[in-house]
Amino acid sequence: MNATPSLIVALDFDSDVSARSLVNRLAPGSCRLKVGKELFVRAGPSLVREWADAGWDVFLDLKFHDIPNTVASACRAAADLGVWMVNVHALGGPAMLAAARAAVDETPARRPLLTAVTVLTSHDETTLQAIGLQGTPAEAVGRLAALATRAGLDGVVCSPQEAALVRDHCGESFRRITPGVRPVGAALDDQRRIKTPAFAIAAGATDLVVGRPITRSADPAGAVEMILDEMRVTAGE
Ligand SMILES: O=C(O)c1cc(=O)[nH]c(=O)n1[C@@H]1O[C@H](COP(=O)(O)O)[C@@H](O)[C@H]1O
Repeated sequence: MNATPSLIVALDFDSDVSARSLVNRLAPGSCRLKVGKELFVRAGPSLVREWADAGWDVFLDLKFHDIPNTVASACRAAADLGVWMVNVHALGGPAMLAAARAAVDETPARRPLLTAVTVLTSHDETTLQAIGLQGTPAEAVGRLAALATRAGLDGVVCSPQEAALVRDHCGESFRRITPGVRPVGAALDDQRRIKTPAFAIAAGATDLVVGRPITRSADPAGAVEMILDEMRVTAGE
């Protein structure tokens, strides 16, 4: 895939009022929106449907991880909202990934992209040891990305540090969605495996997920523009 990389704004808000107020300050078409667990539990599917109907590409980031039948049903429900992308945890295993794939493929109208989270960007090698996963984060990401490829998913969520590895092993058309992105000087917050927007693009990320550096900025639209500029310069546009 040689399409222009996209910027996805993570809307981790505790109310639809705050989320709407942020979205109203963004230029439509400049970025995509990500609705995660907090906002979804607070505001519900109607907000997601409203933004999708208004033309926003919405990444519904609920990271499903359960038995195959439950995940398939949840994916079907997510697809019915008209979202652009939905995700599951690759740790759910091959049968769960295959069930999710089949469910999303049944979507009658606009079929969302289906991606799998590999190793969370808040995890480092010590965390992996604590939960019993062998090897480095990069090795675990490689194994989980291979599972996602075999199940026919559209891409994975990984740290920018593993974007190149995923591209090399899974192919150019397999999407690399990278959270854990921080412009130079921004706070790390609870992230561990982070890199700059320029690094992520140079490493082959296809979509950058950025939350707090934008949502907590006094000028969110300006923060989006700065990140997009850095992405464009690195991509040589
Ligand atoms: O699936 C995700 O989007 C995700 C995966 C991951 O490994 N790490 C990660 O931070 N995320 C999400 O990406 C966003 C990052 O937000 P900030 O840390 O504020 O930029 C949050 O909404 C996370 O839920």
